[in-house]
Amino acid sequence: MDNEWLARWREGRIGFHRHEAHPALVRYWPTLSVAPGTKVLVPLCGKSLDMRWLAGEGYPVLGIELADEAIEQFLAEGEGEVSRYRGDGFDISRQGNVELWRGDFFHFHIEAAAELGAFYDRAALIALPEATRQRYAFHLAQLLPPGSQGLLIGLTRAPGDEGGPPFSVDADEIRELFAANFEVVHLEEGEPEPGSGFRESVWSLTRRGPQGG
Ligand SMILES: C[S@@+](CC[C@H](N)C(=O)[O-])C[C@H]1O[C@@H](n2cnc3c(N)ncnc32)[C@H](O)[C@@H]1O
Repeated sequence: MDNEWLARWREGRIGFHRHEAHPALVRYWPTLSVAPGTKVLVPLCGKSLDMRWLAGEGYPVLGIELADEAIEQFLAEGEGEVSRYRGDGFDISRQGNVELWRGDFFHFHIEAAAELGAFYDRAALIALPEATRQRYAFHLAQLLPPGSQGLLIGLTRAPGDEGGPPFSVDADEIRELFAANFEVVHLEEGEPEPGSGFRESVWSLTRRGPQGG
């Protein structure tokens, strides 16, 4: 799977990339109560412009991405000086209020996550095959302190369409994956996209406290 993503970036097969901030991020992020200045984890971030939107709204961003191409393109398409350093086994690049960690999300550990207080997932969970999705949900929970909020944009494919990525992850699966560690609220169900039949759903997740409260 990893090599498939690297090949996609190398060959420019990045149909998932959007040329503006996702409308659900713009609509729903302000309805969460994430204090400005809170650092937002963006797992499997690609070169998403959603990171610039978040940074522009006053939220420092920590993106994690496997593909060097994604990171270099994000930096080249942005403005401002880039600083590069190494930390916790990752190559890290910073431009303005966005820091990009190049490597495997599953190798990003809690010690490196000290300052995180929120997250944003668009096309991260649904990029992963079923067998990996529970691991993703637990790993995300481990990285976030109780009370952390996040927005997740899910996707289902047309009935009977078993392809992917993006994989079809329905509402029941989202609740099952996250309910142990997050309060899960379904915010919106989109309309099926003409042609593909892809249908997005929008969720807010709040990391529960150690007692499940
Ligand atoms: C469908 S894309 C979505 C990118 C971005 N979230 C967006 O909305 O444009 C999934 C991204 O996850 C990256 N990726 C896949 N597995 C990863 C992993 N284990 N760790 C870090 N990045 C990963 C891929 O290289 C790809 O850029």
